Amino acid sequence: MSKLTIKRRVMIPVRAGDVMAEFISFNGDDSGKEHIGIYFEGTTPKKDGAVPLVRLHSECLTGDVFGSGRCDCGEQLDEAIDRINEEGGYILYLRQEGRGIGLYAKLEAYALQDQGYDTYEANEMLHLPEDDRDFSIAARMLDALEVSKVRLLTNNPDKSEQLTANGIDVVEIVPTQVHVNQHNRQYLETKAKRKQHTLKLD
Ligand SMILES: Nc1nc2c(ncn2[C@@H]2O[C@H](COP(=O)(O)OP(=O)(O)OP(=O)(O)O)[C@@H](O)[C@H]2O)c(=O)[nH]1
Ligand SMILES: [Zn+2]
Repeated sequence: MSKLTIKRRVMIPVRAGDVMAEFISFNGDDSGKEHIGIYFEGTTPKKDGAVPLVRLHSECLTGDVFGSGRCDCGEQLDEAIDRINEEGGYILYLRQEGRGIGLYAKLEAYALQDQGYDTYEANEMLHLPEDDRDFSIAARMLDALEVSKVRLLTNNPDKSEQLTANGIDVVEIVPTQVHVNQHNRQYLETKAKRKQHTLKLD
């Protein structure tokens, strides 16, 4: 697989201008997906050789943009911006909507969940993989950014396993908070039960 290179870095003030973020595009990914790196310098002093805090965040239009209560994505993205802006590091915003099946298929899966199927069964009912994400692209993005060691902000063991398998040194797994509500409780319980996400729900 070809190496990615950085195409463009551009500063964008986000959160109504309170946070400066550098959005980074890449050359060399022939999937046609426009994955984005977002760099935060950090507002607190860093020790020499500090390993950046990194989040791989899979796209969720319903959660990230509209604050859907059916999942925890929007709150996790907000948490990631807060923490990474403070400590310094990267969000890799991966265009793998619906765990890779796409937005329309995710809506079909939601309709099936409304009939009682869980989040993974619903994908299977649609003859789609439970989770179709490939995090090797994130390893290639990190290579292009010359980041070989990360502290990974996640509760999903698959992300660290795939990064490690693709040559990235995950020196620490930093759990995200648990953002539970009445609509997403079952979704979170299912992730913990079936995919070993490190979520402690009361
Ligand atoms: N197919 C499907 N996708 C969903 C559903 N709910 C959320 N998603 C998608 O799941 C993905 C969640 O990705 P991430 O935020 O990276 O999180 P994660 O794999 O749960 O791992 P963490 O790092 O612990 O947050 C997004 O792409 C969402 O669109 C669902 O019910 N069905
Ligand atoms: Zn979501």
